[in-house]
Amino acid sequence: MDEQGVKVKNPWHRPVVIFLAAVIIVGIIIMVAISVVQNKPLHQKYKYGIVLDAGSSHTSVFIYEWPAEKENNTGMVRQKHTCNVQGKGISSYSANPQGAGASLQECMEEAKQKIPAHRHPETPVYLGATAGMRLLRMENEEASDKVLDSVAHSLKSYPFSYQGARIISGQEEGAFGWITVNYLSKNLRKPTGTLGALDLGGASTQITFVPQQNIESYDNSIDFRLYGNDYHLYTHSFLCYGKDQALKLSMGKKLESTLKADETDPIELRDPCFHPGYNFTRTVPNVFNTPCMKEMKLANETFFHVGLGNWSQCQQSIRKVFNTINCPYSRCSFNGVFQPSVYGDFGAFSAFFFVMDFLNLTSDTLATTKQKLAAYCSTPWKKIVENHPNIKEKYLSEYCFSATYILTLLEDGYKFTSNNWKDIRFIKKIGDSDAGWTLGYMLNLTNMIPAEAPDTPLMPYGGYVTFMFLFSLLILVLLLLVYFYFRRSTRTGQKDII
Ligand SMILES: Nc1ccn([C@@H]2O[C@H](COP(=O)(O)OP(=O)(O)O)[C@@H](O)[C@H]2O)c(=O)n1
Ligand SMILES: [Ca+2]
Repeated sequence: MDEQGVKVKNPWHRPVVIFLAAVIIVGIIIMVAISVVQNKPLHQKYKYGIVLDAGSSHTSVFIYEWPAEKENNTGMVRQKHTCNVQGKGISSYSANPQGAGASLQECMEEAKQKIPAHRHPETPVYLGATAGMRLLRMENEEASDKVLDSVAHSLKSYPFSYQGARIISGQEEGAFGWITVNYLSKNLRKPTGTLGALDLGGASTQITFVPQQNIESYDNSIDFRLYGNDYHLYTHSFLCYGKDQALKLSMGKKLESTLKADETDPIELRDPCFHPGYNFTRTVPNVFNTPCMKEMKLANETFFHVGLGNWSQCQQSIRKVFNTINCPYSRCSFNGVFQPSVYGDFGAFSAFFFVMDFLNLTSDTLATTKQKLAAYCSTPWKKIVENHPNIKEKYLSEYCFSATYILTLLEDGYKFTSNNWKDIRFIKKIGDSDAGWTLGYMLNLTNMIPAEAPDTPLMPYGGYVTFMFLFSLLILVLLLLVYFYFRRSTRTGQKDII
């Protein structure tokens, strides 16, 4: 047989290979394209929720938004808008309840503008009132009911889904503040490392954290199961220990001792918590018009409120509003309230932030904070006014007291020390959203934090697409390598034969 005549059949004949390669490439492109389109979130749809924070000093309206299909994922809800209601808090309308509802008008109209009209009917609106209304309820329950009826009536007149207007408890206020800061800092999907919450209002203050010790009092303990993790929280709300009520308590005590010691007329209240040169005439009932104190007999007396500007004396006077004598537990903060040792990092927000931020005291050691504050308090009132011409004198005059109160509350009350002072972060916002109880309240009422962890995709969407693309590329490269390998060996085979 003639060997020259043998025809070797080449399985990798060129047109066939080109055709196959083209089919594979087109196949891969189609696969990637389909996976991209299939998994791409459809046009993002947002849902909305409105919470009104009816605080003792003022009311704020918070609008939240979140992508509709991701509502059970942590960190998806963000604050879209806030509106500050003009005027004082709703509890100040006790003599004119209609005014409370009417005061919400402007901000609720703004909410109508901010939220797309087709979403209005499904947008829940909640109003939670805090310590100002708790105090009004103690003083005059009928008046507090009328104020709540008035705001409820007003909120029902908007096209949203009205879900209620109520006075929330101190425990709720503390616990929802804790949920907010931990939701926003995305701590809730991790088993450890939560952030404690410190909230200072005008009429109450809250402390909430995961303690290391046993919680000895039932009232201070709250359990949550969130995203598959169990949390055992310590929380306490001190009614009358917000900064505005604490100022009244402290001035009330000073007035009492002044009146006992000195019956002269007019009375002069020499106050170390106000700047030297500060001198205002006040009335006694204006200090005692709160259920936080027993009224004094000299109801119509006026007095001169005179500043001394002495920080350490101011701190001494503030210590008198904390009762540290009786503690029926193994340890207490004050007023016989159980408190385990503070543990972990804390977010301190609301007036904790406003006051410390105004005085530039958010990032110093405890010793430096005290030094700076002492210098600030002893600055003459005239100079303080000159330095801050645009701030209302009432607010400006109270920063020395407020900051001294904050230090005393944190150190003597809650037992923070110079060692763990750095663990307190004075914060206003986390990301776009304000720290406060409102977000946690809404997440809870809309069931947006599931007890068990929701199923999550193996990898995030971007990672998935990249993976599909790189994996397809790898297959392509391998196919090409195989092709070239076979082509070479076929050629070599042909040569050998030749
Ligand atoms: N920019 C601001 C806003 C509020 N604040 C104070 O922060 C406190 C807020 O308390 P709040 O109205 O929420 O009262 P609570 O009902 O929480 O006790 C008040 O004492 C306000 O005067 C401030 O110091 N600076
Ligand atoms: Ca508040």
